[in-house]
Amino acid sequence: MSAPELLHHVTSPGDLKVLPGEALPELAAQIRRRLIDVVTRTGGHLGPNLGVVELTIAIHREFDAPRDAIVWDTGHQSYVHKILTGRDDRLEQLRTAGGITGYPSRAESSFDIVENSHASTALSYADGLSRGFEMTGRKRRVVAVVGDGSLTGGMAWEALNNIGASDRPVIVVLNDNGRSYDPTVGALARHLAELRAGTATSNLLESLGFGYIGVVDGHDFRALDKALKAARAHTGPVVVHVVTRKGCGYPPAEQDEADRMHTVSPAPAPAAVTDDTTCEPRTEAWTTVFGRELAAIGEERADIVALTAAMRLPTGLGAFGERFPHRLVDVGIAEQHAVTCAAGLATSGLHPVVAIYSTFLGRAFDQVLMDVGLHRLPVTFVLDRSGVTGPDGPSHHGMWDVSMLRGVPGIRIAAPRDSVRLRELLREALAHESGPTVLRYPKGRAPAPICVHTRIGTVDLLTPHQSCSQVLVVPSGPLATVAVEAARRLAGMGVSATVADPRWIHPLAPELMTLVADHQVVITLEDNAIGGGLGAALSMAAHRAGLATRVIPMGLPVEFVPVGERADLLARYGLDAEHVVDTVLATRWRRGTSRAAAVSLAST
Ligand SMILES: Cc1ncc(C[n+]2csc(CCOP(=O)(O)OP(=O)(O)O)c2C)c(N)n1
Ligand SMILES: CC(=O)[C@@H](O)[C@H](O)COP(=O)(O)O
Ligand SMILES: [Mg+2]
Repeated sequence: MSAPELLHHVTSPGDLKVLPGEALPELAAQIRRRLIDVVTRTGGHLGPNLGVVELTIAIHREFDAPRDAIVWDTGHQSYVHKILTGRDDRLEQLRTAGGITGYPSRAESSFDIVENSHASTALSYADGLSRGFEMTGRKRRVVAVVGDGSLTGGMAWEALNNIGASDRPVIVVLNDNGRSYDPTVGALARHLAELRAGTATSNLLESLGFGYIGVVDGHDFRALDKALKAARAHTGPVVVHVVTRKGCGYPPAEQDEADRMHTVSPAPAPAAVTDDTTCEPRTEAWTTVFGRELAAIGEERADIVALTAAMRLPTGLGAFGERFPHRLVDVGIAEQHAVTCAAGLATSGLHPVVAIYSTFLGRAFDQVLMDVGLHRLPVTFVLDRSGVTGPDGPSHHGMWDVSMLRGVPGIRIAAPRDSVRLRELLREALAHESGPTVLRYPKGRAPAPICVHTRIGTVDLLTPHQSCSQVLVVPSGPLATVAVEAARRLAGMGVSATVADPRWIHPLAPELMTLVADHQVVITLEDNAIGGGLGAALSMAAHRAGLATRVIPMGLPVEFVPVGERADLLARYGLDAEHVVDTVLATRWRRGTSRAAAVSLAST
């Protein structure tokens, strides 16, 4: 078989097993070329996948998936696994609506098990799977591939503690490239470095009851083959400590000091040639605005401390960390610890800022509720990637934070509509010292600023409040842009609508409730699951106040939202001006006004 065809003829692990060992380096080279060619166009986790080409080939040659369960921790490094299990022909549709996802997907393949892209879960799955196989008398192995970064998560150690006490055949492949995004932090990172250097005086993993095979060169097929055969023959749980290079084989990734091209953005679409010179000015990313403002506040206030869970740069803490290295705490992928550490910092008299992706805060809800909320501590949570994110799919949309956090007594939640409000609300949050505060904003660029027409208490009216207006639109955060556009369209139809941006979406301001009482219909817009969010809160408040106002919440469904472009998904769930206008007209129509009459009324 000529070398160029090799990759096309490997569509299953069975095809892989019959290849002669001397063909493997060429196969690896072809897979690497494929990854670089495609992922630099589609966007995705290029660095992590380039680091596991040989390792993934070796695992699928030694073990018998799907009979043996192979679990990928976080799953962002599973593109090679997908190529080797028959999905290379769909790689161009990586991380797109209707394409293949950037993580394992049970719907795509029986070789895939864990769809959740939250780190540090693989070993708990491995413990459960191996217990289940043992309890049901099935002789199936479990292979869990876990990164050194994911091993800094607490769940991983809870699982190691359980697996290590058993004699079950769990093979833990520790993919040690020394990094999360940044170099991995903490005593564990130091211990792994000593193991890699051969200077360790003890072995933490062996003392946990595991066999230990290492250190193995993760790019050497012979070494991998020998180590994995030994692991397969081992009785009881065993760790294979493999050393790999994130970004291996692609110099721009290998030389990327920031994060070894952990995630690359999609190549920009060719700019459409238009004569339109009035295109919108490019605004800044939410993350950039936050990072710059926090660094400025850090100059003014020595009590501000920032915390990250291994995502210093992705959450915008680069500038703050450069200016105040001793006031930036990176705890590793350990969100629960980050929150309660922040509680400790607040108890010591400081004001911590926990910068974290919305979806990852879910892991630390108990810590927010009981370690911060119960003690009414001044901790500010800045939730990036709130709402629909897009290419990362269901386990990355930040669509539960409002519903989850509204249950914390004493918490205050803000949703800036643009960069001006982000800076303003960050300062307001940091000035609040009698309990936790939250800011949430989505992935990507902030919209063009929308000026306030009138401020009533903490509420911004974005349109003139006309006494005759029957409709009030209450958007959360950047959906204010949608609300203002809908109001503009409704005005053109003779329907007057007021847009009120609460800025602080929890608790509801009394001034907002007064506005609700003044209107017949209230539409709330939120980039959050509709259950337990802004709309639910406002509906309940209107009901409890005995108001006749009709409240219509519009938001994301209580479902797992798929992969897709943010704008497409928002429109799919009705969070665009067209759907808001239709909802208003339909509402007038349902109140006994015929649709035709409503339209004719609207057209007057
Ligand atoms: C709970 C959680 N926190 C943060 C992240 C974001 N994240 C994705 S991959 C990654 C680094 C993972 O490092 P490692 O496990 O060493 O894998 P590598 O990328 O080095 O292969 C982080 C922090 C996540 N997916 N889940
Ligand atoms: C796998 C993971 O959790 C992160 O790498 C995530 O994919 C980053 O998301 P952004 O690309 O939105 O920063
Ligand atoms: Mg790593």
